[in-house]
Amino acid sequence: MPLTLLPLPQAEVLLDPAFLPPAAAAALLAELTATIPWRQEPIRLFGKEVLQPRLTAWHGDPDARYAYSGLALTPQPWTPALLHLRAQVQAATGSRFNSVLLNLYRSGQDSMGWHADNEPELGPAPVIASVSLGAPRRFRLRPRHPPPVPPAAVTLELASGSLLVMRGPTQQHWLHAVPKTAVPTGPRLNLTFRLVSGRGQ
Ligand SMILES: O=C(O)CCC(=O)C(=O)O
Ligand SMILES: [Fe+2]
Repeated sequence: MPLTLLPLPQAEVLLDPAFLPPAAAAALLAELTATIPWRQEPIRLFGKEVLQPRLTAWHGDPDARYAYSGLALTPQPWTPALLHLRAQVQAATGSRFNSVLLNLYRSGQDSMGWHADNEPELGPAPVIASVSLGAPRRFRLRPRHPPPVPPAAVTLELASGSLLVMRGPTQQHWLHAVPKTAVPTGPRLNLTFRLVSGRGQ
């Protein structure tokens, strides 16, 4: 299926709900869940150290260093499975990526709070390509600047094998989140491909 542009103001968000066939998505979920060196990273929240409510990993080119919520992340090397997926994502988007952030939401209690992917290393109008595997979860988008201009918030259901692309002015004007859900939910793995430039590059 092709990527389709969603009708959001001041944003370029595209979705292909069936980028990977279900069997390929299930096989990739099993492989990555078993082979990626998952970590639960501490973050500073209102001056306190807490653990992130999900597992993460960061893979990419050696010079694709990245500061995220106060963490300096040096990437792990690419694996064959990640390189294969990157090639598919680059072909579908026409964009180049040198790293990927992986998030494993172990259950509906794991989540990601409201944020924009607007770190300086990503540049002013980053292209973020996000592949989802496993249990479908709600992905919410809302305008960053109050007063909220309608639509106040948009909810997408990101299915296994879907590809979501955020580019252009999206990170300047919108925030996104993956909220917790009380509905019993299996694991979901999300990969966001990014092009980061190290300091001084
Ligand atoms: O899990 C998702 O769909 C979103 C992940 C995300 O926003 C991020 O890694 O910055
Ligand atoms: Fe994000």
